Amino acid sequence: MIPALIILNAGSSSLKFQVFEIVDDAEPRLVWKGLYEGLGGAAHFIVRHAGGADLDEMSWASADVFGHEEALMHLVSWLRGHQDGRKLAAIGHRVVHGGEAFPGPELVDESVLRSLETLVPLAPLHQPHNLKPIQIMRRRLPELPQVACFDTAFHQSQSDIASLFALPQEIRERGVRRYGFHGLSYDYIASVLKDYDPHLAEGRVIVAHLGNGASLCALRGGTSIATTMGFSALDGLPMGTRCGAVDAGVVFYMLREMKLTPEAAERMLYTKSGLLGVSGLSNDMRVLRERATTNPDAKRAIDLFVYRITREIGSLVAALGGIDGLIFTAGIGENDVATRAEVTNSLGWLGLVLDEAANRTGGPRISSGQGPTAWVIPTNEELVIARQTRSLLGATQASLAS
Ligand SMILES: Nc1ncnc2c1ncn2[C@@H]1O[C@H](COP(=O)(O)OP(=O)(O)O)[C@@H](O)[C@H]1O
Ligand SMILES: CC(=O)OP(=O)(O)O
Ligand SMILES: [Mg+2]
Repeated sequence: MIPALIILNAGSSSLKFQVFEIVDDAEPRLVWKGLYEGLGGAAHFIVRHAGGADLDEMSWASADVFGHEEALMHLVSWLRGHQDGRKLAAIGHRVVHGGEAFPGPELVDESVLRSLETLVPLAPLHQPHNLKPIQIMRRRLPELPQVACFDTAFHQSQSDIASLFALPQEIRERGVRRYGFHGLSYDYIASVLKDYDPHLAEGRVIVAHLGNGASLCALRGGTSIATTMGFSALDGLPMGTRCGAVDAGVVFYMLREMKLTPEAAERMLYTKSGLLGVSGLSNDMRVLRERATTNPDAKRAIDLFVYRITREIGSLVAALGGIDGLIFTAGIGENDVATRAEVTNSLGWLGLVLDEAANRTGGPRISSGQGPTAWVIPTNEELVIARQTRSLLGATQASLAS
């Protein structure tokens, strides 16, 4: 039997999954990828072959009460029906926050789970949803190993100074510091830089993970030395619905003068701000680009997004002492030609020169000239989770299959 891993990336109403085969020491091999969406309402399941061809699809009426638990049980039984000589060996989960206790992937037991639950307030948009499938599977299939892989872990390499807030000791001692996120994505990008340009793997690189959540990471020799996200996934760049960095005084103003409850203020900063808040229209860059010529607020939201990215890149260039490469990745970075052009063109002072034709066709290299290079590299967080899960459980087929 070939050991197989399910990799889960759970959101509030969706469950993205990929299934990998583990054969000897080779890179985990993607077999299927799929998605449950509309969980808790009218749910929909779709699964595709690794090559992209549709394999299966199913829908449920809202009266069916099909939530995360039903989706997980459906997935396990769907896999049993499509075994083809494979045996489910473990589940690897994306868990956004690992805090100070988890500097690397962790086999989940009851005490690990309890510790991860204490981090829910630090990532309220992600952590509870990431943990839910772990809790369900521990109840339903307690023998199945489950591994938590963290967005924060990749940034453990940062110096004490880079992760410090200028706050008194009593608050720092509670673990209030910069952690950084999107580490699974940055780990993947760092692992493939050498395939694009060996010089990048050794050099000073800034990765722009621009998706619904967005951050930047400064890599030196493939290691994280600074990033724009901090204690929570709210810091740094404006995002789809999150504000990014705001003066902490704004929060006191919201609480004291606007009389918002902490919960209402949190909801406003996490779910009503960013591209959505500034445009008053959408969190989706596709919609904003379509409307930008006729709707000034859509244009303003995009202009602010690009402005903040270029300013923060300046800050990371200072942290790195220069730049050899700029990488665009995630939903906006991989697909939005205009954002890549606007950011790269505003960095001409660094010697970056946009190759417009290459940018239109997705590169991978989208710069010309002798200076720093710019690239589009699709990210693959699930592959990193599969790699980490496999290496934690033991690289051999025998130990995974046991
Ligand atoms: N073709 C596209 N053109 C421009 N923006 C896109 C395109 N496709 C996706 N996006 C942007 O990417 C976002 C989703 O990015 P993604 O990395 O998938 O986010 P997440 O993993 O956080 O859900 C969308 O909200 C949208 O703003
Ligand atoms: C950490 C984070 O912001 O994740 P996402 O981009 O998936 O929302
Ligand atoms: Mg994402």
